[in-house]
Amino acid sequence: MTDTNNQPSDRHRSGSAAPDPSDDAIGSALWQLTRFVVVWAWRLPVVTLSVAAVAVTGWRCGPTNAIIATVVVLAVLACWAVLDPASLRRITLDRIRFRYRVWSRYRHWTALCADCGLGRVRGEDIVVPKLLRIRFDDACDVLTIKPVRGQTLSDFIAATDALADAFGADTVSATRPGPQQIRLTVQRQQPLADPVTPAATDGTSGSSRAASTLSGHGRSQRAGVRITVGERGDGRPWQLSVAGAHILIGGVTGAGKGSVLWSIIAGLAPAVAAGQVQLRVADPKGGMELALGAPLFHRFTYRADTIATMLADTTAVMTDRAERLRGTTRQHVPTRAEPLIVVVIDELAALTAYTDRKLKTEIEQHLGLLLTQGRAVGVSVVAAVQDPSKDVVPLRQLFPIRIALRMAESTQTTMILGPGAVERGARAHQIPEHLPGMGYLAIDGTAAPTLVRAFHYTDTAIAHTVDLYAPTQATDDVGDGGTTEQE
Ligand SMILES: Nc1ncnc2c1ncn2[C@@H]1O[C@H](COP(=O)(O)OP(=O)(O)OP(=O)(O)O)[C@@H](O)[C@H]1O
Repeated sequence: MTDTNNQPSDRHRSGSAAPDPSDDAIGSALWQLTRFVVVWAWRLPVVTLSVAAVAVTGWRCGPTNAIIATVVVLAVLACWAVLDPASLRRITLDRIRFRYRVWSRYRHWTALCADCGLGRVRGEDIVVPKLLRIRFDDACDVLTIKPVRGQTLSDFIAATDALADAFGADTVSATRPGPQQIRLTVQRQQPLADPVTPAATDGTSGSSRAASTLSGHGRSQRAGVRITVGERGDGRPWQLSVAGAHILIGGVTGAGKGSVLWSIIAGLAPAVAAGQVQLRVADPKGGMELALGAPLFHRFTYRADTIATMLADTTAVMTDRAERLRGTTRQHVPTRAEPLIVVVIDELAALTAYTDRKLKTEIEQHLGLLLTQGRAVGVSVVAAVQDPSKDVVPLRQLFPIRIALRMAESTQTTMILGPGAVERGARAHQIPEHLPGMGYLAIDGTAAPTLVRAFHYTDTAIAHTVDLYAPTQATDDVGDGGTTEQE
């Protein structure tokens, strides 16, 4: 982070006071010029010292020696540029570029804050927050500012839309990193604007990355531990831990829930092939979204009655494991004999909306048990939901990992991510329609939601993953033989 020494004034006159008659225009201009030269001489010591060396030589030893000094200085700079161009650029061009950005983007800071409702009138003056530091990242500017006395984070959150317009930015979000400090993140370019293909993050696909994770030392302990499912807003791979967690994905129709589900399934596929993970998949919307992966799944079902049976069977396995593990270990370790069971449900709300009351109650009971007791014994639930209505909200707290893709309104973003997430910049309801698969990730115990985009899995990529990793025979050695539902 870099200090802004010539920060704009945080105070200016609000009235139409006449200029001071004693102002001397020429004196003022000279003062400004001197100040400018001194400040820049201080900021660019290499240039200052070079010019000073030539000038002093010329003054003391005559013009011929000044020319020789110029040649020597240029030769030294040329050698420096060849031997260590980065350091020379850092203390010359980068500093000029930084100052230019500060000047071009924030020279009207005082007026801009006043216009966006962040000024406070003190007598004849308007006092505005003080710009302390600016950091320029690839896609955003991060401003650390000192609020005016009496201003709170809420004042800045209320002004973020106006600030975004005034800065010509996509979005502005406000947080409070400490006392008397507000941090504004000015998003200038939409990060993750291009779809992320499974091979884009590090040259390997999510699947092959997971495979390499699993193939190394401590293989069984790490089954399904960290899979790569896309990219984060800061350019790093988006990794998820499925073991010991439940994952909830929310998003309106077309938001890309399918791509998150497929990224998770494909990430786990190598562990499925190795027999360390078992996928039990319910697709209550008629099997349209997930049927392509059926050969990878231990169980695949899309009718209400068979979904209820699958959940009941899984609850039985879970209870049996809990009986055996009680007092032995606090966290289940996946093995071939006792794999991590991942229950995948596309459209959670469909399960709680069944009209057959008996079936609905049965499904809700089993789901509740899996969500409350499954994590410690190697049963994880990954569920997608279009509309996080009242039925789903109580379940939210049972999912430690929550992903809000494009939502219909801010209340829905809050329903998925939890209170305070929108204020901390997770505006899932403002994600544009043309960016499916993009969303905000909230993990219990972490401070702020993270911007993410899931891999875009085409039908061809899914078919390829299935070809590569589908087990050749049903994994029916666990007592509840694998099935794919037939109509
Ligand atoms: N991560 C992604 N990157 C790029 N395009 C994507 C991504 N995810 C999905 N898409 C595209 O967006 C469209 C909608 O995606 P998808 O069907 O996954 O949405 P959904 O939320 O599951 O919708 P529904 O609830 O109707 O099933 C598809 O055309 C898909 O190709």
